[in-house]
Amino acid sequence: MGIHIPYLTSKTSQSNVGDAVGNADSVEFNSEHDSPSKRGKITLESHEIQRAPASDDEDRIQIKPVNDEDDTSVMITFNQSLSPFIITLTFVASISGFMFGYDTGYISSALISIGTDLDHKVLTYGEKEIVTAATSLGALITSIFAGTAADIFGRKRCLMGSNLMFVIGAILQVSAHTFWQMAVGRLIMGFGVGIGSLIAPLFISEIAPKMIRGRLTVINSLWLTGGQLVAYGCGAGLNYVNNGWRILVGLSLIPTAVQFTCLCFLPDTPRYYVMKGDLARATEVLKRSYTDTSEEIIERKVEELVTLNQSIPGKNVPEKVWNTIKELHTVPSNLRALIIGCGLQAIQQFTGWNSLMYFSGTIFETVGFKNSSAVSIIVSGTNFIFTLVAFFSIDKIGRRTILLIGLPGMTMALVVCSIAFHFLGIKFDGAVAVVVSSGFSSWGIVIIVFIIVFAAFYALGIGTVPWQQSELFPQNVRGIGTSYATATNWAGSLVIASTFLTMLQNITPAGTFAFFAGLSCLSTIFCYFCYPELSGLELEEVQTILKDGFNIKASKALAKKRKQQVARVHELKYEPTQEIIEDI
Ligand SMILES: O[C@H]1[C@H](O)[C@@H](O)[C@H](O)[C@@H](O)[C@H]1O
Repeated sequence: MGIHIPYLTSKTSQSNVGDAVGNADSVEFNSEHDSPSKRGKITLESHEIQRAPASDDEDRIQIKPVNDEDDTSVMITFNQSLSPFIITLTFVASISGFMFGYDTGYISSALISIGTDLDHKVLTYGEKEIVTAATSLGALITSIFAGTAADIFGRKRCLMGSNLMFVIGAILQVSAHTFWQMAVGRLIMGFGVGIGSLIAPLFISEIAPKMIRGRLTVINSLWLTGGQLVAYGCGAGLNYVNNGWRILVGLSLIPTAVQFTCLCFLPDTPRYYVMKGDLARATEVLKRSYTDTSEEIIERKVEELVTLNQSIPGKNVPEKVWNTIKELHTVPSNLRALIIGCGLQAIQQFTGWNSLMYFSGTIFETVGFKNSSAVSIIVSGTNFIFTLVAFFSIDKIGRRTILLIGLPGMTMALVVCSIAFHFLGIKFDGAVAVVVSSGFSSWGIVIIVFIIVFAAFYALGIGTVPWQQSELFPQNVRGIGTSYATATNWAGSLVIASTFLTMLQNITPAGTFAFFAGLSCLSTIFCYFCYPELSGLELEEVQTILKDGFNIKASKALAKKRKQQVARVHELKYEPTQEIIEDI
C-alpha cells in the first residue's frame, strides 16, 4: 500500500490495507544531490525511526509518524485545508484560555480598587494573598481530576461544567461584602479555571490536523495572555469607578455565556466518541472536520482511534487509570517526559512571573506610580506581544532555543530589578510598604523598564513552551501526564500567590527578586541539560529521543534534519491533490 504525491513515489505498495491502521506512513527523502523527482518518497512501513539502509546515501532518513492517530492524519492533512468547523471549535475551546487569563488577570486591579468595600476595612497583605491564591488552589484541585473526568463525561461536558463554576464564582464575588464570600467566590471560579486550563488545549489537540497542532495550541496561550491584557485594560478603566471591581468581575460572565451557548450546538471530539463506542458520531465529526477527505480515509481514521483506545490495558475505567499511572512512572521515556513536563511548568511559576501578574498593581503603587493599573497594562501587553513572537518562532527557531534565550534574559532582568529595589529602599511599616526615598525616582523607572524586559523574555520562552506539554507524552499516558504537569503549574501558582507579598515583607523586594533570579539561573541549567529540541519531530521520535536519556545532541541534529527536509518539500513546490491517496 502506498501513498502517491507529486514528485514523491510509492515504495511499499505490497503492504496490505489492514496494516495501514497499525502501521505508519513514512516520508523518505534522498540526498540533496538528487534531482527533485528522485528526492522524496512516502512509504508505509514500521513504527521506528530508521536511517534507510542506503549505503550509497548516508543522508537518507525515514520519517515515521507515531503509532498514533497521526498515521491517518498525515494523509488527511496533506490533502486538507483548515475547515471552518475546526476553526469554530478551536475558537470556542480557546474561550477557556481567555477565561483563564481574564480571571487570573483582573485580581491585580481589583485588589487596588476594592479599598474598604469588604468588611469595611482595607485588606491586609495576608488577605490579599488568600483572595488571589484561592483561584490557584481551586484550579489545582480540579486540574488533578480534569483529565480523568474528561474521559468519563466528555471534554465538552467538562468545559460546560467549568462555565457553571465561572458563573457561580462570579456571582458570589460580585455580591460579596465580606472577605470570606469573596475568597469562596474566587475558589469556585478557580475550579472552572483549572478544568479549562487542561481541557481546552486537549480539546484543540484532538481536533487539530497534526501539521498545525503546535500552533493551534499557542493560539490558546494567545487568548490567555489576551485575556490578561483585557482584564488589565478594563481594570484601569474602572479604577476610579465606585464599586468598579464588581463590574470587572461581572464582565467575566460574557465570555462564559458565549462559550456555554456555542457548546450547546457543537459536538465533542471524535476521540471521546470512540471511547464511548459511538463510532457513528465520531465519523460524523471527522467528516465535518475534514470536508475534502474521502469516506475511506475517514473510516480508517475511526479504526485507528478504536485501535488506540484498545491499547490502554484494563477492563474498566479505574483499572485503565491505574495502569496508565503505572506506565507513566515505569516506562523510562514516559518518566523523562514527566520530568520535563512538570519541570517546565514548575519553572514557569517559580521564576516569579505571576507575582507580577497578580500583584503588579500593588508593586507599582509601592514604587510610586499613581495609576498603577495603567503601568500593568504595559506589562501584560508585552506578555501578549511576545507570546505572538513565540507563536511565529516556536517551530522555526525551536522550543529549546527560545527557552535558552528567554531564561538567561529573565535572570539578567531580575538581577537589575533586585539592585534597583535595593537602592530604592523600601521599608515595611507593619503591612504597609514605605519607599525610603519617597515619591517617583529614577530607580523606580529602572524597575518598571526591567520588569517589561523580564515580561518579554518570559513570554518568548517559558511562558509559552510548557503548554506544548502534550507532545512529550505518547497517546496512552497523555491525559494523565498532562494532568500532572498542569497540576504542577497550579501548585506553583498557588505557592507564589500565597507567599509573594509575605516574601516582600520578610526578605525585602530586593531579596525576593534576587531569589527569583537565582531560580531562573538554575532553570537555565535544567533546560540546557534536560530539554531536547522537539520542534519538527514526530511524536514517536520524541519517545525515541527520551528512551535512554535526554539526548540533547541527537535531538538537535534530528530537528535540524527535519527542518531541511521540510524546506526541500517546499522547494519541490508540492501541491496537495487527490493523487495523494490514489494508490491506497
Ligand atoms: O502561560 C501562561 C501565561 O504566561 C500567563 O501570563 C501566566 O499568568 C500563566 O500562569 C501561564 O501559565
